[in-house]
Amino acid sequence: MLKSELQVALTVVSRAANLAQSVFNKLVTAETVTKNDKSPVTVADYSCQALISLLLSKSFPNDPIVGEEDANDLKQPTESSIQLKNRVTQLVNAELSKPQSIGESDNLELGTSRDSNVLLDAIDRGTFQGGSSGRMWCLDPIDGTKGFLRGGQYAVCLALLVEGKVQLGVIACPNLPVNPSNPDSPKGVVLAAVKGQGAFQRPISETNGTLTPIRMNPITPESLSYASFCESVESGHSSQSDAANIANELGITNEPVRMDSQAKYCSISRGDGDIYLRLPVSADYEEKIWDHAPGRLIVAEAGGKVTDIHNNDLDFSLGRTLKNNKGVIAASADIHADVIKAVQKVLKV
Ligand SMILES: Nc1ncnc2c1ncn2[C@@H]1O[C@H](COP(=O)(O)O)[C@@H](OP(=O)(O)O)[C@H]1O
Ligand SMILES: [Mg+2]
Repeated sequence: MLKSELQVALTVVSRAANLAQSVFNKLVTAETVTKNDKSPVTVADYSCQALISLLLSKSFPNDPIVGEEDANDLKQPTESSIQLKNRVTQLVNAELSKPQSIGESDNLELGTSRDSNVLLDAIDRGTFQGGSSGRMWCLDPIDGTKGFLRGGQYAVCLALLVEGKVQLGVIACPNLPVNPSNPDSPKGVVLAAVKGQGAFQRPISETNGTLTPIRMNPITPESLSYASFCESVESGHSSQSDAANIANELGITNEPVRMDSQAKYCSISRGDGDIYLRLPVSADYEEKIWDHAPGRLIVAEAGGKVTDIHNNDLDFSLGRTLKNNKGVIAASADIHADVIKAVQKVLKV
């Protein structure tokens, strides 16, 4: 089930991750940053959304996309908007013209920068409003934009939703080591899960490599105090003080592991950590579905449970946001109830 969707999702996400890394290498670390360049993460964001949209439409022309970006900033009659559009067009064209198998390229070029409606349309395909009916893809081209800019964790995230439920999730993390217990191991993994069929990973570089099954750590309520948890680097995205109090309540003494993006879901899925806490900072913030859809499925398929702070399932069927949920609590299924108890005691909910 969903075999071709999985294959396509793995390919497009891996290619977008390579494109994002090359943008990082060219624009963030190199001297080529000029005052006319838009923020490198903006370039990477639009390029990855356009690339994924174009490649998805080749295989699944009728599926809508709920994507983080729209093309409005590229349609302005300003010099900087035109430069940005040209830059994104060049990058996507360069990626599309790379041969994928011997002698074969995608045959999908955008054309020249003067004729770039194809680019704008591809990006704007991500403006679908979501909902509870039919198939749709959910896309965060660069999740963890702050992490991207600081050379830390970021992720290219894609999920397939059917009738408002996540059926397939793929996340590429270019800066996550392939083997976390070996600091010298190469970086760059892609994780994937299909509902009912488990969670897997492989190095981004192994385009046709085997997917290795992953599982969460076998932690129990008795060993919970040895757990480690991860949270956002950005204290504006998740309350770090509440997390410290929850850890205290659970007897956890390990320092929190802070990282950007859905790399947190990926890390706990393969046992690098045990718990992911995302604790509301403001009462009115609605989490975006693209920040959670693939991560939630990968954790669930690796033996975990993901709910909000009220212990409700995340509801992806309500549009572009998780408007019925507050925060996210992800942990191994065996300890999730204990974690929720501590969360609710500390947050008084
Ligand atoms: N006030 C807030 N509370 C929670 N999440 C927020 C937020 N403001 C922005 N975000 C989201 O947090 C995401 C990053 O999450 P994290 O902190 O786990 O790295 C951002 O995704 P992008 O980086 O794709 O914009 C953004 O969607
Ligand atoms: Mg995001």
